[in-house]
Amino acid sequence: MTDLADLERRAAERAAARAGGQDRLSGHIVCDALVRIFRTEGVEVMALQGLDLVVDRGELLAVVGASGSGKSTMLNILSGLDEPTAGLARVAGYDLLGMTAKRRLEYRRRIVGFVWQQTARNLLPYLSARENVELPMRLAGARRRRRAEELLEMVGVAEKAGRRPAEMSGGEQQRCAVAVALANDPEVLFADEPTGELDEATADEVFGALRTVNAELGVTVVVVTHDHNVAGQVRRAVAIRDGKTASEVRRSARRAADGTEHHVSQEYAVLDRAGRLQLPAAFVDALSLRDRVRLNLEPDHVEIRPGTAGTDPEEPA
Ligand SMILES: Nc1ncnc2c1ncn2[C@@H]1O[C@H](COP(=O)(O)OP(=O)(O)OP(=O)(O)O)[C@@H](O)[C@H]1O
Repeated sequence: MTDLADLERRAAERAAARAGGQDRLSGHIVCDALVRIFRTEGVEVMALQGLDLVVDRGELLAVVGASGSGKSTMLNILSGLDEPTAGLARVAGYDLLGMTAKRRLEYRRRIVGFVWQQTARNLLPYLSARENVELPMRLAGARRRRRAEELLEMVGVAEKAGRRPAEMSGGEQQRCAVAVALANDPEVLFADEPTGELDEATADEVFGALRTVNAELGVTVVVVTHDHNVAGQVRRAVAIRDGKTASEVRRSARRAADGTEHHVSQEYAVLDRAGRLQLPAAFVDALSLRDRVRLNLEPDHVEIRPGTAGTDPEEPA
């Protein structure tokens, strides 16, 4: 039987969770109410407007957003290149706000790896694929040849180990870049539009490589892209709009009665700590929702109706 003290304890726990309890902030990558304001020539641009994101250790997550939505700003902060104006950004226990230069260097060398869209930023043109993978390890003073070959094998370009970037296809270069990014065994891999310059089939191969390293090495992978199709390649894709996480799509495998497995996608809106959520643009357009809407609390859902003048009981006739 539940007694009063038990009920009170549960209510207090729920209140703590609503206020942003610790569980909400536990994750391998945590952004909480992240804000980044750029000031240029007296004009302020709010590139991140209170972005919330939690990524579990070992997850493979896609972050999807149109141009200007704030993807690069978020990635620059998470990779330790830029600092947020306000909010919390924490990766693998490193608080990215106010890090010392020494700790920032350690973070960038040991904790995170990067794959950028432009292959020239990932690979040195005068080194072979193997030498490119060995380079970060050499800088860290680690044993290298064997690991370089293992990594190239894992991403499916072992037979190209002796070739220079110019002697490889765009997809092979990007898979090699994944191996380079993993050379120093980082906990987290960030990829910024890694398939942006590739055709669909080649992009799938690069994505396959990211999935393999995620599954085999357990590295947490965050892929940032404007390509909505990648949502079909991952179990969880988060959409950014106007510098905030707006919605997310989760895919799960279901087994039908005849034993065949199929994937089901479910779209969720992201509810922030203040209880705000962003309606998908298609929903807003479908019902011509504007300015304000009427809300109704039902036992198991919330209704949103157009707040049309005249039908709104609060509205003077
Ligand atoms: N250094 C900067 N100074 C001023 N404004 C900036 C700066 N960097 C980004 N912005 C602005 O912040 C907003 C978000 O930019 P951001 O580059 O993060 O978007 P994005 O989603 O990565 O776009 P894209 O896919 O085109 O790279 C934009 O309005 C952009 O103009």
